Amino acid sequence: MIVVNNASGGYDGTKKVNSVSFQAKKGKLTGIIGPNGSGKTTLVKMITGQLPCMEGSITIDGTAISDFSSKELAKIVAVLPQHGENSFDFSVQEVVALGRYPYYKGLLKRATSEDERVVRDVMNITGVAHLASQSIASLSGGERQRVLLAKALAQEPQLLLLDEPTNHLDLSYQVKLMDTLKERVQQHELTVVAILHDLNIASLYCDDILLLHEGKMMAHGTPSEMMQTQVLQDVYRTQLHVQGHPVEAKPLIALAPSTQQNVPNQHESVTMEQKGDHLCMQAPFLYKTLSSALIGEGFSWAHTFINRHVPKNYACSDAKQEFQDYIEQQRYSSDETVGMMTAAFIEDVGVASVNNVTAYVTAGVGNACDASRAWQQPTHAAPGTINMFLFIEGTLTDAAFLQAMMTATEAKSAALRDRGVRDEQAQTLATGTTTDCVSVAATQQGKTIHYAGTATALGKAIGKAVYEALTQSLAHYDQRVGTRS
Ligand SMILES: Nc1ncnc2c1ncn2[C@@H]1O[C@H](COP(=O)(O)OP(=O)(O)OP(=O)(O)O)[C@@H](O)[C@H]1O
Repeated sequence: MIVVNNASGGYDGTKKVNSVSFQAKKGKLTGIIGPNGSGKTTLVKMITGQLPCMEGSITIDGTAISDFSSKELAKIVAVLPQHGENSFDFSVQEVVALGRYPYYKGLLKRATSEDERVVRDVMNITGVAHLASQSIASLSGGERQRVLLAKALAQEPQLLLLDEPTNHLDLSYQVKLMDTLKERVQQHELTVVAILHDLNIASLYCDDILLLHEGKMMAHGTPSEMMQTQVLQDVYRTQLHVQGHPVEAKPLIALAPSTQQNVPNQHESVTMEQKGDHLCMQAPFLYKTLSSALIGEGFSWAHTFINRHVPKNYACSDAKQEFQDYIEQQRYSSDETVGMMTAAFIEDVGVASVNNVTAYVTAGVGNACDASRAWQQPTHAAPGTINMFLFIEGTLTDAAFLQAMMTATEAKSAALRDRGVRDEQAQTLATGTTTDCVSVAATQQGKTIHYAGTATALGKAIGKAVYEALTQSLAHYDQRVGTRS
């Protein structure tokens, strides 16, 4: 374990790192982040003993750095510097083998079979084995970085210090290198301290993160603690948008340009047109959208919203792919489209606008269902669908998006109740149908709206717009069924 205790250091008597204290533990990856010139490299140089501490102390397993001989230090500490060292015209294998030098014994200082095994292993895990006989001078920046990491690992150090290890690496090698490191850290009880500029890499791989600013330690904590903190935004003087990572329980950090480019024209509004078997609602620019739709599920940015009529007996082993193909055939871009299907007649669409909300709703209630009794019904005869598209002017928070969905759902249930739509199997009033779908799209321009519950202006508008649009659509449906029977 490294203990940095009130350590200060710098150059020519000027402190560039001021009273920094932290511990880097065995089996943990500690990240150092901070803006350019904040003292990260200086701190790492102090830990390797390249720069003395002007004040305070740095110890490795209880022994001060200054008390180690250079040979002892070379065995236990390995460094991957920011700017790859000049290795003349050695082959890759020779460079990696240099990492074993502190272990060579005897007057002739020859490599043993154990040294050769370690060199082979680390070349394999860093993916440079195939370059073994190539000259290091002929490698790309990324390949060279991996060779130098192999050399550092060949040293089998207790402490590995890395200065921007993912510099020069393409995405796949960034992940491979960090995965390799993480595995080594856990399996070999290695202590790793890495300077990282990429906050997402730091968030994904570090156990602890240290934030430096103008030589001082501003904060120290786990990725979740660090990425939520205002101090991070203040230090980088940049607005950060932090979300949950889609597949890892880690924060994901998104940057946004500080100057708005191509400010959309808010005066244009959403248009709706029937195009053959689908309704196309076209927004004038990309709207942030939360939806349960087959295409564009979850949060996405979309300007095209498709409500496609399909026959009642529509069946497809991969409906998503089939729908995506359909969207492409219609010459829409599937990654900016929200797409829902319905067996209901799209001509029966109900449309209602209330203040900053417009709702487009189609409804088929042939399979209306009481959600509280659905568990009693093992199967449902056929899908019946209420598709709701909501368009909102305003900047919605994620909570407001979710509340908008709740409010829309409650208004839908009320509209069904008031028209006496029943769950034929349960013999109770229906709350929806079995395959309903909803999308909430917002301009994300103008005032931030934090809530969309029924106590708020937005919630009230959503409730009324959905109720009216659905009631209209049900009336059209009743007329049509009445006309037909
Ligand atoms: N050899 C040196 N002599 C004098 N000053 C130096 C020396 N090396 C760095 N500095 C200064 O020390 C301060 C901290 O530099 P350092 O390299 O530690 O920052 P850093 O956080 O690693 O920056 P970056 O993210 O740009 O790599 C800077 O003001 C820098 O100009």
